Amino acid sequence: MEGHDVQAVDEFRGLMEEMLEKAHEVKQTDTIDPPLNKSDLAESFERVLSIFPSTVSADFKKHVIETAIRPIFYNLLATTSIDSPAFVKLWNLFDIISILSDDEHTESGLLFWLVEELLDSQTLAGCRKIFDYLESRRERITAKHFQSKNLVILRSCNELLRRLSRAEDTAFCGRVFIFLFQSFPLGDRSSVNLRGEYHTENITAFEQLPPKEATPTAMEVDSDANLKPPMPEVKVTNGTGRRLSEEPTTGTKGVTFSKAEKPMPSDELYPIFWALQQNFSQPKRLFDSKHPEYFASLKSGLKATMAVFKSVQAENSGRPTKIAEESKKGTKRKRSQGGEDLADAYNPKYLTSPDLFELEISDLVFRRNILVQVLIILEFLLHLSAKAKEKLSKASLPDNANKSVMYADWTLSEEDTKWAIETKLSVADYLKQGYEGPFFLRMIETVLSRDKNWARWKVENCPSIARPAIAPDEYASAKSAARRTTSKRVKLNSGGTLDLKFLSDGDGRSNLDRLKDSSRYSVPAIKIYEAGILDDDFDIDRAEDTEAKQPHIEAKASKSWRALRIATTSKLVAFDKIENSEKIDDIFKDDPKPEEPVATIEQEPEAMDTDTIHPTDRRPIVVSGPSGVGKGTLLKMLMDKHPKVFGRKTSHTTRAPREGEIHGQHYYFVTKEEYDVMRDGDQYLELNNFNGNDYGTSKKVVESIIAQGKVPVMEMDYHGIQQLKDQGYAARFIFLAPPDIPTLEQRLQRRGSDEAEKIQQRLEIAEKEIEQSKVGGFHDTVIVNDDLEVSYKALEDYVFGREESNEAAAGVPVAVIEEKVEDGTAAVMENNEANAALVTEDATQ
Ligand SMILES: Nc1ncnc2c1ncn2[C@@H]1O[C@H](COP(=O)(O)OP(=O)(O)OP(=O)(O)O)[C@@H](O)[C@H]1O
Repeated sequence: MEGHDVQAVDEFRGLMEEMLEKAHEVKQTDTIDPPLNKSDLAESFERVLSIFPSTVSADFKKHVIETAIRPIFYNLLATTSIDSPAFVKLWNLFDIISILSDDEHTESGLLFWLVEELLDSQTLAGCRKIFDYLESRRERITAKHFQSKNLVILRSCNELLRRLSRAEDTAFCGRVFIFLFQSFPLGDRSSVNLRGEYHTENITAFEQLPPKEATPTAMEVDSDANLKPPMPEVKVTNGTGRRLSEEPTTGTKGVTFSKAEKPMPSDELYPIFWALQQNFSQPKRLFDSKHPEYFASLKSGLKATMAVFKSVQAENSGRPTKIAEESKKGTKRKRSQGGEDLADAYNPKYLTSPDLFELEISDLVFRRNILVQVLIILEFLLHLSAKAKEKLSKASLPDNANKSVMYADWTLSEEDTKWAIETKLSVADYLKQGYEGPFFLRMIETVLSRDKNWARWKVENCPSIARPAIAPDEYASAKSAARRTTSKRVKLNSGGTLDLKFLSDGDGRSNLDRLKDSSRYSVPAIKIYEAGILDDDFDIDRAEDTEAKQPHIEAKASKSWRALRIATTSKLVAFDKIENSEKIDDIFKDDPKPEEPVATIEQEPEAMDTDTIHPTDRRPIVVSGPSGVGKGTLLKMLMDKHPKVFGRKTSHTTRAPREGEIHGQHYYFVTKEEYDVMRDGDQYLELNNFNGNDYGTSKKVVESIIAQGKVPVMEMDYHGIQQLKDQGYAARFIFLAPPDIPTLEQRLQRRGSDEAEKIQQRLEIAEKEIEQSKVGGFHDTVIVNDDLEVSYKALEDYVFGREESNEAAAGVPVAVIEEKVEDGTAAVMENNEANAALVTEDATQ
């Protein structure tokens, strides 16, 4: 048997090598996509069975296959870097294993065991690539035999999460979580803390401050110190168990206070404030009847904290400063004694140095973080109030209800319930203030209310949330009921036929004409929402009760949302000024440019300096066209003539700079890692990969051009445009077409930047792009770049919105424009005409 064992392993290994060779021929790229399919290697997969006689057991077969595959995997890992194109062989190997496992020829977990080892062997940059693979194949690799794979998936993802810094690799962490959420069923219990255990090991250590000597001068300087309220007695320990001062210290250092409140100096608040964290991480101790001082310290600590927070808010109600809440450490792996994995959870750590304390509490983001913790603990306490308990006891809970999260022994007293409600209201009120406060509060409230549902689900012992499939007769009856409802609405003529009169109703225009009405597809002017919002405000004020107000509030919210969306393309600067979602007036104000008054083309051109002319349509200009058609040349002319009006975007790339290329001018040259971090952070408007190099248009780059009051101008290919269109990005799309392919070839030859072979490749792509440009509606306009001056004029006229007025003024019919094309001069054409012209040209080639 052993002899046969070895022989089968060798035979299978030979087959695998062959399959990998074939896979290389089938998939000619070195990228993760496209995946290999079973049909690509159908013949080889059939041979798998012939290696094993029918007498061998399934386990033996799986064992042999795994033994054959592992050395191939290790060999690839040892000899190929993940960054090298040859690494595609490993992706192919994974694809093959996944097919084998679906067909039950191998252990179903094998692929993920190998993925786990691969993740362990790579740096984070490599792990990102592996994740690219996992994301691209997620559906396929998790579709079958999920039960035998889920643990290893969970383990490898958790292991990876442990290696990632939540602060620096936030987006990558997000990708890992999303992968888990998408792979595991919604009701999966694997990550549920069913026993309701608290993470008591997460201790926030802080320093014991030496009591400060109060000098007479200091007392004079800080008159507020005399006003401070008597300190509650606080007995708290830091992480090391050291006892902190019970006496309030006097100090001259303090955050700036408003006169209305009497907040504590920061030195005094420091120990009280950080001691609150113990209550947050160990809420059980709040119900310790032997230590009532714990609850008292929570109350007094929150009171003192809120007083200081309020005074800081009054001083500093601007935008949040920087996020200072998260340290980069704290991912160390610990195991609790019982071997539970609870301690493996990531513990975000606050920086608790006294030197940072004032800075921290003057940071809105920090204050909000703390208050979210406060809200969580208050919600927890309130769910133990007598009223909440009564409600729960009336609810129909299953017999196997999870008692450990019901905390039957604890009930919040009436007095404490009242305190918790009041404090919650005061915290909510506080959160509502400041930068985007109402939005922030709403978000937190939404999360907390979801959390209540989650807690309830745990109380019910996590019942399955999968709903049974709808039975065929139920479906059929619902369908027929739906039909009945629909038919009720349709007006029938006396003869029983459908009344089609509505098709001829209207203003006499043909229906096709009405569909072409520009209002159906063009973005409305932002100003039209201003009056509507004013009307809604008026109606909201006039409405007598909340019910009457509601429709107007909704109407206003809808208009505000639309107006804000339009404003994102042209008035981004005004967003900074909006403090309150109810008041978005700033986006309706005209762009203030006192030093450089904006003129529009409607004014007499001669009377103006050309640089002060701004197009009325401020949407970004996206120019595409075959390589060598003259995009660069024409855009340079446009930029040279109107440097203050247009801003040309610079792309990011992982390509190495060529001679003479300047960082920031020709491209932003970034490393693959930097590029990936931006990509994970959704910072690209569009991205692409050519010849193994990544390219992307940074959203920030485009936004900063808009923020300077300029119209962004971007060169992009078909894929980039498609991505913009998929996002509904508002831009003007111009296609530059060559007069014909031979002319394009001449230009490429004359430019002299490419070898003959490259030029041929470019021409092949050009033909496809020209073909693509004929898709109606894809480009807003097509300019045939024949005579450079004429083309430039056509481009300028289009971007400044002059072409319609000029044509209208000259009364130039479409036919004449087409004639111009035949003349060999340039023309601007709306889509359909352009297509017609290009088709004619193609036909003559
Ligand atoms: N209308 C024109 N008539 C004659 N030559 C032109 C015209 N427009 C551009 N050219 C020339 O064609 C060549 C290619 O132009 P350019 O480099 O601007 O093309 P491009 O579309 O930007 O190409 P790529 O996408 O490869 O960067 C240049 O040498 C340029 O001087």
